[in-house]
Amino acid sequence: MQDIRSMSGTTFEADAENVMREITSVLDPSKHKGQAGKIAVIGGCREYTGAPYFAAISALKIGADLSHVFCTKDAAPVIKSYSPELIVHPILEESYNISGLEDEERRCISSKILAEVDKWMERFDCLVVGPGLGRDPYLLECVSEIMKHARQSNVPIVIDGDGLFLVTNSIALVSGYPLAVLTPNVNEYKRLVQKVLNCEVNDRDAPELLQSLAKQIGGVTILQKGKSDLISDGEIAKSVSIYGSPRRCGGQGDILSGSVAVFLSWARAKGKATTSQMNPTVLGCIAGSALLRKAASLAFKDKKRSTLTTDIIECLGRSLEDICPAC
Ligand SMILES: NC(=O)C1=CN([C@@H]2O[C@H](COP(=O)(O)OP(=O)(O)OC[C@H]3O[C@@H](n4cnc5c(N)ncnc54)[C@H](OP(=O)(O)O)[C@@H]3O)[C@@H](O)[C@H]2O)[C@@H](O)CC1
Ligand SMILES: Nc1ncnc2c1ncn2[C@@H]1O[C@H](COP(=O)(O)OP(=O)(O)OP(=O)(O)O)[C@@H](O)[C@H]1O
Ligand SMILES: [Mg+2]
Repeated sequence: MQDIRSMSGTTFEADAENVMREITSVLDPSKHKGQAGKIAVIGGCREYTGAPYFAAISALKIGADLSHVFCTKDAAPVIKSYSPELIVHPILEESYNISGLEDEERRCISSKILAEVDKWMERFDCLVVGPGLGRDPYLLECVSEIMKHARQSNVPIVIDGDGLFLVTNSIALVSGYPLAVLTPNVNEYKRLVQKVLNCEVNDRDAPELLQSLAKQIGGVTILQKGKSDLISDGEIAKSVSIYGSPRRCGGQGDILSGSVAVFLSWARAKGKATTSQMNPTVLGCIAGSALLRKAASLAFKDKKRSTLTTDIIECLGRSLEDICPAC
């Protein structure tokens, strides 16, 4: 792959540490609970309980005040048992649980689910949609409605994992929404490019392709995960290549989605106070990517081959502290 730092001025390595310093929320005794961030993860089903937990707990470990999880009824007790810190709402339903019900009853259940999320919606600084969500059609239909409501309320949405499966098949959900951030891995990116640009991924022109994709979806921000993370909102493209870890254990993308949610909330709260004047969604992606990579590197130094996602989560605080000391 061409070295993107040598490209014609359109893409270059982000000054990630400065971005983190610029946007990280200051610890100030005059602030009240919630001002450092209220994040909600929409995910967690019968198969996957780890992914929403990783995203939600990472948000807290970085410095958010409150982290909610909206998941299916069977996933909730499991996720609650991982941590008393998370606020877990057992509200989502999968088809197997409502089989045999009439269409009218199904519609009634969807409306109740939506009303439950709506009670909280305006309080959230960011939603993370998709970690461990699964692909049940009934559940995804409800989540589409939740996303439409988030959009009406101008709540930023980070979309990962199965949320990307949903969005790839219903691109209108995010199209033209500047507060949407997509965080695809290699596979998820390939599917998006095929669907939206009707072509195959070509490593040689990676930043240009990413920029076209973000533009084509109406200025959403995309963080393309890989050996280097590439970030574009359709206007600019940045890379984060800080060395992370050679371990590719599952769940690191989930940490990233929670981290991006927190940093983008902080970047939005700073508003025009950031000197870089960059889109807050791009700043959030740069900081989230850099922090995950630093934490992965720190965890690997200690745990080597046995490094797991939970070890990386334990290193998030120290990694941020090295760059932005708390006091
Ligand atoms: N503990 C938990 O609860 C976790 C739950 N998770 C949740 O799982 C759900 C599905 O997410 P996903 O990432 O497994 O689905 P998808 O992208 O279709 O990949 C499937 C297959 O694609 C391949 N593949 C992957 N990367 C590749 C690469 N770089 N280059 C080449 N191939 C690559 C690889 O195929 P294989 O090598 O096995 O043939 C892989 O098995 C989603 O909800 C997510 O949040 C995860 O977050 C993990 C922790
Ligand atoms: N080859 C690589 N070298 C270094 N870092 C990588 C590599 N691939 C991915 N990463 C980093 O790991 C993080 C997670 O990316 P990954 O592609 O594993 O996401 P994912 O497949 O969605 O993970 P998850 O298992 O949580 O679903 C990203 O920040 C990415 O930069
Ligand atoms: Mg993933």
